[in-house]
Amino acid sequence: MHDGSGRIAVQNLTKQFGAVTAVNNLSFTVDPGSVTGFLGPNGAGKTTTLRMLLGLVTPTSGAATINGRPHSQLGNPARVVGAVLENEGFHPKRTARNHLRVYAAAIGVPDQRVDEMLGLVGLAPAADRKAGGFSLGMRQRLALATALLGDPQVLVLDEPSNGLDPEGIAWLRTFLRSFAQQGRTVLVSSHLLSEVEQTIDQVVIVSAGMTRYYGPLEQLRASQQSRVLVQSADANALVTALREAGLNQVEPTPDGRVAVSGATVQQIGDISAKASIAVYGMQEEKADLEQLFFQLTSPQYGAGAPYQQQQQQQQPPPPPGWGGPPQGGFPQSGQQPQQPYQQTPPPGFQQPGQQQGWGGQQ
Ligand SMILES: Nc1ncnc2c1ncn2[C@@H]1O[C@H](COP(=O)(O)OP(=O)(O)OP(=O)(O)O)[C@@H](O)[C@H]1O
Repeated sequence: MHDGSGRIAVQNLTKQFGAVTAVNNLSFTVDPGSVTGFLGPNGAGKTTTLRMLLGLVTPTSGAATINGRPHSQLGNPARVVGAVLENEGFHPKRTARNHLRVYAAAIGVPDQRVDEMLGLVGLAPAADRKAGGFSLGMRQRLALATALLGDPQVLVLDEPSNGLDPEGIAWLRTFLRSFAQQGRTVLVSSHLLSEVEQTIDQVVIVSAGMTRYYGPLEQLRASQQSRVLVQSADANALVTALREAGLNQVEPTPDGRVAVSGATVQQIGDISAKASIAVYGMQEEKADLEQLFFQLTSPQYGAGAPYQQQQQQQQPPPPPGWGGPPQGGFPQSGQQPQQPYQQTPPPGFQQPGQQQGWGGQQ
């Protein structure tokens, strides 16, 4: 039997569909009591990974386990893991209640739980309507009710906010947090960090099938460095003065200002006053998390990406993960975000692969 831990473990997981490497040596763990966001752009390999975890796709190599076991060895899996996957198929002529009753019978759960779950996901008023007439959001709610029927210890959700209205998204957020607070495990995929940012504790960011960041969301947040943009009478003299004062992250910007990281407005003001350089304005700028996410994942689609398939690390960066802001730095105002990988990637990163093609078979 399984170990009952509620832990999800993905170890060196790889899936090849013909010439396409959908998932490339991916490793991470999700512990009970937390909500982990599984994030990456379209085609990053999220769904394939979740399908391997749920026993729906066979890995080419590596392992994905829940409670220390592959899905096929979980005994009564619906009692261990509930899943909401994309494009969930419901019999169009069957009502929501009947759909859940059929499923409840199959996993040995009393009918009473069907109505409880319909109420929980807000579908009680539509319980006797046919699923074929449901909106996307209603289908998501029905899929969640189905996943919860077996009172599982672990929830795996693939893009669950798709189609949900703002109220539904807020409800889902609260629900997932309280589910995790009961000591259960939640893994939720999304291609939008902003969509899950308020829900998750830990984040696994993937791009081109590989881990780009794995660790606490707080740490990713803390890694965002702010910078100060200084408008002065003499940018070159200011750069020299700041560097001489021991600041090493000082760069002139194309618009004639000086960008300074790792120093406060007050420190910069004091140094420029001491060097008798007039300062006309300072602006503090904070890189936002969404932009950082974009920078971490954009090489997947960067045509002619600046570096391609250099040596690949065999292990993913271990938590707590990543230790600094993107190498490409902050985008200049009015410019496109820079590719973060134009220079040597920070330690702990896996290299992104070349953009992968379409097609192939399972
Ligand atoms: N059955 C399959 N046969 C061939 N290629 C596949 C198959 N399933 C997935 N792929 C390919 O594997 C890669 C990863 O796809 P996957 O659906 O796992 O990504 P994703 O991160 O879930 O993307 P999205 O956010 O768009 O759902 C893509 O290049 C996709 O075309």
